[in-house]
Amino acid sequence: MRERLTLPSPAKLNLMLHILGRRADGYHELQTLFQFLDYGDEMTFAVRDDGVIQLHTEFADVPHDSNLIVKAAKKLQQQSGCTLGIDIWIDKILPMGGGIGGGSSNAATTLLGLNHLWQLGWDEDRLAALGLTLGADVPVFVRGHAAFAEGVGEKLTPVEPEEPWYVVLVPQVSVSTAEIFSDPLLTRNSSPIKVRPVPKGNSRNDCLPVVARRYPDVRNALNLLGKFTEAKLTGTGSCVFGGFPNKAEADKVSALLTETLTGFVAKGSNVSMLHRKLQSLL
Ligand SMILES: C[C@@](CO)(OP(=O)(O)O)[C@H](O)COP(=O)(O)OP(=O)(O)OC[C@H]1O[C@@H](n2ccc(N)nc2=O)[C@H](O)[C@@H]1O
Ligand SMILES: Nc1ncnc2c1ncn2[C@@H]1O[C@H](COP(=O)(O)OP(=O)(O)O)[C@@H](O)[C@H]1O
Repeated sequence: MRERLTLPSPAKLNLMLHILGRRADGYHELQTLFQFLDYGDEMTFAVRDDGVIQLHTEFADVPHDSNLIVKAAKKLQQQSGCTLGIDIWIDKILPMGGGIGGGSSNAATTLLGLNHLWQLGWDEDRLAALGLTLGADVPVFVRGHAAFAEGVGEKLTPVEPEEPWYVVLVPQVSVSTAEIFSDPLLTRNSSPIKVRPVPKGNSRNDCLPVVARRYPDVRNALNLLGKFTEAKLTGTGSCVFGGFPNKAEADKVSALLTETLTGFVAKGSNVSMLHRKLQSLL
């Protein structure tokens, strides 16, 4: 039987997110801090000889060919000229449209997994450049290290923030990133942070006022978690998170809040669990 490979596809948090302005193409210039969670989907890959790319797990709202997993596999196959195909299964636990980057992470895990199985020998720069054509958040998942991101998220500088335990609340609404970025009330004039590492006190997310105004469930989650710690929004939401010094404290708060809200506890990590697994294969 052909080789099978099972790889993690972790979530990310935006520990801060400042919007500096809007470019001529409508995209926004950002400064944001990405950190991974030791929590995510699990993907299994098996090589096929006939060149077919088949995702076997069905997604309720995403047609097969629109799935970022399939798009990533097809682009890599086309651009590398590889004649092999792939069967893919995913155990999907990350909420979609939650600002924790599940789709982008799945795309990155696909690129790195296929690069390995198809023995393409592409380096990280090339995979990250292909990833950027799939979504602004794909490159950080390809590189696998916590990063300060600029531009539309593609200029990455590795950073080493603290790695607390997080309570992540998952309001049952999907937030459209495009909708938040086109809201006239969004502020787009934050001053660029020029000092490195980013000084403390810059943990604001400029999307929060607009998201909280539009989505009462997100507002509610921020208020509830805010009783225990600084409650923040990741990306354009909907997920809300707060850090705790250890697992026991995070578990205690989570137990109280998940009586009424969906959520989970996970450790922050500056090296993605995908990269830790790939490293162990070498
Ligand atoms: C802003 C972030 C922070 O992590 O939000 P989340 O999606 O994670 O919540 C991301 O960079 C999002 O990345 P991603 O979700 O890949 O966005 P894309 O598919 O590239 O863009 C979706 C839409 O959002 C808008 N968009 C996105 C990124 C950006 N820097 N400026 C924008 O204006 C554009 O209208 C674009 O059509
Ligand atoms: N493999 C995938 N996993 C999740 N979402 C996907 C996937 N492929 C395509 N999508 C689409 O991308 C959208 C954003 O997904 P996701 O990355 O999970 O959210 P966010 O960018 O808010 O973190 C989804 O609502 C879905 O329509």
